[in-house]
Amino acid sequence: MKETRLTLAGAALNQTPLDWENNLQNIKEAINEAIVNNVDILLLPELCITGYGCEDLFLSPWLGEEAFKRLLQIKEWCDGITVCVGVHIWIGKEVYNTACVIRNKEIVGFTAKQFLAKDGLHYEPRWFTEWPANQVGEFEMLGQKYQIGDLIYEEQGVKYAFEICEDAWRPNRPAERHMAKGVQLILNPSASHFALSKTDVRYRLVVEASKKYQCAYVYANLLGNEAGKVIYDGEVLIAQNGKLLKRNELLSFKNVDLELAEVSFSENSEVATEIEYLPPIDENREVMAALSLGLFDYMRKSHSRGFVLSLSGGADSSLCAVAVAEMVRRGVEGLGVLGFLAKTQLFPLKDAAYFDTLSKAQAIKELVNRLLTCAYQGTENSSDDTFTSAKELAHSIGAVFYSWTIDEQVKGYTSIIEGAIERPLTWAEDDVTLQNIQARVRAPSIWMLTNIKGALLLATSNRSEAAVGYATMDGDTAGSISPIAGIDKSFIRQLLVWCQTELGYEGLQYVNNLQPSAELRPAKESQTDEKDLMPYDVLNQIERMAFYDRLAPHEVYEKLLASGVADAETIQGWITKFYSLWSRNQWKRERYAPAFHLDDYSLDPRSWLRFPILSGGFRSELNQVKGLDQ
Ligand SMILES: Nc1ncnc2c1ncn2[C@@H]1O[C@H](COP(=O)(O)OP(=O)(O)OC[C@H]2O[C@@H]([n+]3cccc(C(=O)O)c3)[C@H](O)[C@@H]2O)[C@@H](O)[C@H]1O
Ligand SMILES: Nc1ncnc2c1ncn2[C@@H]1O[C@H](COP(=O)(O)OP(=O)(O)OP(=O)(O)O)[C@@H](O)[C@H]1O
Ligand SMILES: NC(=O)CC[C@H](N)C(=O)O
Repeated sequence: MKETRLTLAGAALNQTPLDWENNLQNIKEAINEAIVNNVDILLLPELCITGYGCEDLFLSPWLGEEAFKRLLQIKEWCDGITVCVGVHIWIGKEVYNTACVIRNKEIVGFTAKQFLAKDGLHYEPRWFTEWPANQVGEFEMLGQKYQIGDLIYEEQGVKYAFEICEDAWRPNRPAERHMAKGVQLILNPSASHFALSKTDVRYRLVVEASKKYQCAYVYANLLGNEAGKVIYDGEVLIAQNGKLLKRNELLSFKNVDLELAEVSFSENSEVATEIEYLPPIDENREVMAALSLGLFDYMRKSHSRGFVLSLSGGADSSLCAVAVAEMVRRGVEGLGVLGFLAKTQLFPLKDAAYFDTLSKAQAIKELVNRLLTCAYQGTENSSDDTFTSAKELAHSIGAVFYSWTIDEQVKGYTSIIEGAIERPLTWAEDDVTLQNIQARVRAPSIWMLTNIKGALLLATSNRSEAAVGYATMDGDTAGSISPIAGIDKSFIRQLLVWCQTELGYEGLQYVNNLQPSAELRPAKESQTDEKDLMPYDVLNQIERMAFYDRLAPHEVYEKLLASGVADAETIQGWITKFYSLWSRNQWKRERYAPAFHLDDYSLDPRSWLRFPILSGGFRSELNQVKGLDQ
């Protein structure tokens, strides 16, 4: 075979389920950019016409019809170019997740996904049917017949085929078979959710495949917070024969992020002897990027006018505040001040002229001021330290800051109940009740501010407290979204130190010197989370072993004991506390505000981790653990 040179491109797209206008505009923009750059083949992400996150709507036939109509519209834009578009197809009662190849305004065929994603937060078998390897079929739509299945395509003599996202994650991936059929190029349209360090896994899947199968490989992921919880990093990779040719900047604020490379295909092309791998991933940097893009897209796609936050000056609420500030900083870096204003669609035209007179730093502070309102809601149990921490942080980032006390409201409710039950409430007898009323009384006023602003209320829950229900329902769990509920407390604490030292958020110096405390008991008791629960490091280890590694309680016990973290009795106490609180508080996890998926797992029962609300609470398993040192 003589040498053929093809210009290959992948485009990440920031799509939204059912937002046809946005989705088609992004697709059109990508196609036009590719045409201008003489691209031969353009790859677009999985299910990008409808959005990947349509959930049970994929079971509604009308959605398939609408998507197909849009596909026919897109076809007409593909003048002199080959474009691969992700779309679902109904054949009889079955629904297939496909990549459609359009070549110069003609549909050539549809490749259907062979391995559906069904682990973690993916539930594809609920909607789609797997396509069997090596089979090709035909279907009719709007009077036209089309080929569908395990197809091999050709462009200027170069054979190419697909792996659709999960297809590439399985040992018997389609590429294993394609190679023997002379395929020199694999295209992978993906909807691969963001998780810490996951880009490293994807990079290996793509670059190692390009070496092993001696082919070129193009990968294009979705971009942004598509449907509320899941964030896509918009990764585009182009590799050939074990060598990376292109990789874009992840988690950008763009609508369309297109990367291209000219790739040479010939019989004797060189294969890399060694793969150059990515350096270790900076998880702090990537989690802040994911959080800020997640917040930005949530805000604009829900048409909200910013965020409101009950800012205690503690770790969780401080991280939420910094995440909004980072959203503005990264957004302005990526889009420019005017681009940021335009994309939020929140500000009148005349504001653009005003922002034009400001320096970038001033503009960022002004934008934070308009988009973030914080309130410190003290009680007689609050400390000066947390007040200072909250105030200084809010001022340093430019947020609106209010402060008031809620003692009168707490006393009001307490006396109503004391009157009704005809006895005084005391800390000795009514500890949890007296704690919870303080947390609950903070909710109505912060919701009032949220309503006034037309904003979103940020709930500050983290994964560690969700594991053990260490939060008051309808109190500090109140909120529209829980941006940090996917990450654990130890990670959050070191992240805040990193945000201070690496991103320059000096206002965090106060919180970075505080011990996590609910400040709900009288100050003389020096309440801390870890005194109430257990060391956070231990809690995180138990949680991960129990629900990520899926070990039995006695295995968790044996591992902890072997680590030498404490004596047998203490570890038994921690394990008993963890599993009991875990079981008792499933109902709370069911009621958390929508949370972003950030770590490689989460406790969200509506996506990653299902658990019964009522259960035996591991009673006999814990008895077994208690008997283990006898
Ligand atoms: N299976 C089930 N399904 C549905 N509801 C169930 C239930 N089991 C109990 N309940 C209900 O749950 C109620 C108890 O839940 P809830 O009122 O939330 O309170 P609860 O979980 O009993 O206590 C809250 C805990 O969180 C801690 N906290 C609170 C606030 C802030 C912070 C902080 O770190 O800043 C910590 C506090 O120290 C305390 O340990 C019960 O009265 C019952 O009605
Ligand atoms: N004095 C306060 N003013 C305003 N909000 C408060 C106050 N105390 C608690 N809250 C709200 O309740 C939430 C839960 O408190 P929690 O102690 O779990 O988190 P934190 O204070 O942010 O962090 P830490 O646990 O590290 O102290 C806070 O994040 C905040 O939203
Ligand atoms: N859409 C998919 O097939 C996603 C599954 C794949 N394992 C991923 O997370 O990237």
